[in-house]
Amino acid sequence: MIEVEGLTKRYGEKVAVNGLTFTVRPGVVTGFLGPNGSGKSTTMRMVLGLDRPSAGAVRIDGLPYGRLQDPLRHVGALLDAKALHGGRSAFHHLLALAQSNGIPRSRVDEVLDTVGLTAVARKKARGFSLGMGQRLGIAGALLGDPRILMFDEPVNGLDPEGIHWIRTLMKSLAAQGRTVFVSSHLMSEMALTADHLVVIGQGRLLADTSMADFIRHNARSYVRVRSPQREQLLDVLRAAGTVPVEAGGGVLEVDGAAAERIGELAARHGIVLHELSPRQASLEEAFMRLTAESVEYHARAETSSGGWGDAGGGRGGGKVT
Ligand SMILES: Nc1ncnc2c1ncn2[C@@H]1O[C@H](COP(=O)(O)OP(=O)(O)OP(=O)(O)O)[C@@H](O)[C@H]1O
Repeated sequence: MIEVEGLTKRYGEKVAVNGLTFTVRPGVVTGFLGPNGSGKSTTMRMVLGLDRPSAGAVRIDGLPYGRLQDPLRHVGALLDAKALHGGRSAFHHLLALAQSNGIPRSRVDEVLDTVGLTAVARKKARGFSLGMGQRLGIAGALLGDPRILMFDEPVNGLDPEGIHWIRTLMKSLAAQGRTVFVSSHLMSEMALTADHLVVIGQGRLLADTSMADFIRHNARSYVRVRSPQREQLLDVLRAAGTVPVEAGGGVLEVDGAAAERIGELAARHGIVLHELSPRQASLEEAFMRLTAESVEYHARAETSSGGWGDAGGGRGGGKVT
């Protein structure tokens, strides 16, 4: 479990992380989302003790990172796949990590096998493709067989096969009861991988909720309907208490009723339908809506009060959680 409490990081005037409090629990994949520059990497660096918080604290299984014995056995992380010694082979890179953390040499071969790099284990890392570098970074994270794993943008630049592999790996690590915390810009990918979401904007918590609740609260689901008897259909839908919206091209978008009910209403009134299709809200829409709202709100707050104020994060958090 990762517990983040009142975490704040200032770089001079810039507040990169602003009073974040959340818990990342074991057994599920938790996605960490936020627009560019919202403080995700800074937060992850503080979890790993690479940056010192200006205020607040992080505990990993109850302890600050600095008090963990053999930290790689507790938490493994991929923060920057390029952060390795290019002149070393994959094997020697991992061996050096293992030796400095009291991890047996046999584990190096195991993780190389897990990430599919056995055949190139003796090749120098500087010749690796982006995907091979990501796999090597993940091998390093898995080396100590830790209960907690953190990945910052693990699928960046990967091909579809690599993306699929990482998705499956994360799900299986969570299914083994581990804590998996992963940031990504790829919403469609996150929608397939994460069960829970922590969303931040401008360093503040905007949402800490299940994937399903996040989408339900922040995006619109509706039914697309087309009919040659449009006016008649509009009357029937309005009389039934639904809210049809004209979307152009003869299409109505109907909130407040399932496709089945709309179809039954149309049949009862002898109305012909040419289209009846439910549209599910996507994570991307929900994310854009939540983060756009927070930016808009912050812009207004700044104009009126000259500062960000406390209400920005609270408003977003209250909407969702
Ligand atoms: N060492 C630093 N010195 C000054 N400012 C910094 C430093 N590190 C980060 N920042 C600033 O803090 C903010 C948060 O950056 P961070 O990299 O954590 O965001 P992020 O959410 O990971 O962004 P991205 O999605 O683009 O990677 C940004 O405005 C960034 O410019």
